[in-house]
Amino acid sequence: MMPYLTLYYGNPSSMHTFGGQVGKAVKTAREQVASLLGAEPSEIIFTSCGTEGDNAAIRAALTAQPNKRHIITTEVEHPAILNLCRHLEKQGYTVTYLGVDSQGRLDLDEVQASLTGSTALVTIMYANNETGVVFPIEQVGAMAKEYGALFHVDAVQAVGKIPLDMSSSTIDMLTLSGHKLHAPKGIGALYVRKGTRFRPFMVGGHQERGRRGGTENVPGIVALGKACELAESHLANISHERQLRDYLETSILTLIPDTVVNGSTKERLPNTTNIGFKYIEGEAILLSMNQFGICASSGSACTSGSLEPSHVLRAMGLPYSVLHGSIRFSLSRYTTQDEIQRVIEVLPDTIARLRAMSPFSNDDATWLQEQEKATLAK
Ligand SMILES: Cc1ncc(COP(=O)(O)O)c(C=O)c1O
Ligand code: FES
Repeated sequence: MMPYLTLYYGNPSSMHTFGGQVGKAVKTAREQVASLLGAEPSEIIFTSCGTEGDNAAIRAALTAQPNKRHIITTEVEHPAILNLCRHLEKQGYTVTYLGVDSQGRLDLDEVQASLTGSTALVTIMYANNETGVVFPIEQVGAMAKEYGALFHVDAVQAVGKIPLDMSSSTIDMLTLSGHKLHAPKGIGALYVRKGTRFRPFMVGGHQERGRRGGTENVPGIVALGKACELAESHLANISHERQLRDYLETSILTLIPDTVVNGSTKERLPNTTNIGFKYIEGEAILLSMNQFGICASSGSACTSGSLEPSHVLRAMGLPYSVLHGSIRFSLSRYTTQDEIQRVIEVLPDTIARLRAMSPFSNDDATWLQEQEKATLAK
């Protein structure tokens, strides 16, 4: 992307060669994104982030079908979807929020039972950003099709980690975000299947064939294209992340008592693990690990800092002690064995130290039980 921040600052919409060469770079990037998704370049719209893609897809689906006022989603979506759905409820839409089981999995019978002739849209995530649990996307899509509903998938966490092929999929629209696959923050893309009725969310100029107004973020787009190309070539070696993740997970479970993996370990992204350390606060673990230069997260970046337990783990009905003491490790193709080894070295002592300070060491504590009841009642 560097030359497009310095030398080639032309506008891809300009008639002159200086802008035209930039237009060519945008075209190449569109091809690279399409290739990773098994889509056609004309089906890719560049956006400013995943949140914009989600908003654009949902709004477009509703505008295209004004007589249908029902939306189906899940309780464990990213705030980009959940908060928009809550907002739409205030505007008269009916939203079904599908629950998940204790492993974070969807119940397909519940999906089927929620669909009606007035369902405009089913919008569910490909993989959960906190647990990595992967939903049975194609089965849900097939059900949505039976009822004539549009199917949008927030695949921000899945793109580049699981192979995707839109040419043989039931997905009508799919969101991705650059910073989850090593492109910069502030760039994303929305896949819109050819023939899907689409009204722009960003109304303005003719850019993106009239589907998203606004002068393009050319360096971001070029970077996203390259990141998709690299991600596509890395997919064959994704076992790198899986092996390191499994090693990290097994080591933690073996070396540290009272630990659990949150979410199904079968249907899961290869790079994510969410682990509950009972009887301590996740934030305390994060701050302690930060002192060793280890970066992990509790909840999602958008809600962490609020000290509210994760809405995802809550939807899974996990006990209070796990809800509060859960953290998530996300690995990438750049993660090394040495880095994982370092985590395994420092974590047991860190957890032991925090537990020594904690007033609880088992689930029998009266206060803990009261908290658990209060949480369940919410
Ligand atoms: C599943 C999911 N959807 C949407 C987003 C939002 O993407 P962005 O931050 O690019 O708006 C994220 C970001 O973390 C995410 O994990
Ligand atoms: S949840 Fe990932 S940045 Fe908000």
